Amino acid sequence: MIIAIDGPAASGKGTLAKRLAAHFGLPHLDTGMLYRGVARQMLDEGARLDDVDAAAGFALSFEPGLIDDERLRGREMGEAASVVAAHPPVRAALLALQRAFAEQPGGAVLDGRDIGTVICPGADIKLFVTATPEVRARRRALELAGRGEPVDEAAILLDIRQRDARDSQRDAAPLVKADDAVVIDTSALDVAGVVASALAIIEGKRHRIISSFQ
Ligand SMILES: Nc1ncnc2c1ncn2[C@@H]1O[C@H](COP(=O)(O)OP(=O)(O)O)[C@@H](O)[C@H]1O
Ligand SMILES: Nc1ccn([C@@H]2O[C@H](COP(=O)(O)OP(=O)(O)O)[C@@H](O)[C@H]2O)c(=O)n1
Repeated sequence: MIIAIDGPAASGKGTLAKRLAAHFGLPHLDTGMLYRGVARQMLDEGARLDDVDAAAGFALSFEPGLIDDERLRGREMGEAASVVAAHPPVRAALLALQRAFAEQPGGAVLDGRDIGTVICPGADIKLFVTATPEVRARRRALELAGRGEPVDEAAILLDIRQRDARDSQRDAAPLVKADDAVVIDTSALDVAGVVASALAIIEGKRHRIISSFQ
């Protein structure tokens, strides 16, 4: 079973993806870490984030082991990732790796922005996880504070709004709900509530598939 989870920054898609992966015993890929990893290499090498050729070069030689780096989760890297992710050659270079992960025997859970639309258009389950910008900014502020990063919630809200706009308005694989994705608005749900909603959606879909064969 392939589960595709998309949504805007700090909506809770990664948390849900991890829980569903544990529940179903599936491997999980947080695809945002790929773009964060490319952005980090660019910054480390002193490359400009708008240098498309340099970004494509780093994406083409991307080592999956690079994503196991806690420093990628910082606020600055999320912003930088959103800039490099808008370059079509970067997305093209990272496509095969993501598809191969999704298509391993037994399936996988992937979360990002374009999983249901571009990476796994045939996914068995597609969820679009969202929440209001204010709720997302609060959650990200708590997360960053927990990691010891300085927190300015108003600045985080501004980042989130700018990143929503950049990710939704770009030409290459914009953040958009797939036609056949089910929306989960997590604004008023705790993590357990989000997981329960997702499991109900998945069971409902499986039930419909089984019924259609009877
Ligand atoms: N339903 C929820 N209620 C409260 N906090 C949540 C919820 N879902 C996720 N979080 C917290 O919000 C932050 C962002 O969640 P995360 O799953 O990393 O979002 P995303 O992957 O969409 O960026 C994390 O600190 C996470 O623990
Ligand atoms: N499948 C994906 C995943 C992330 N991204 C980009 O990478 C950035 C960082 O993604 P992320 O998922 O790590 O960010 P958060 O939602 O965790 O804040 C996003 O703002 C997108 O621009 C993407 O374009 N496509």
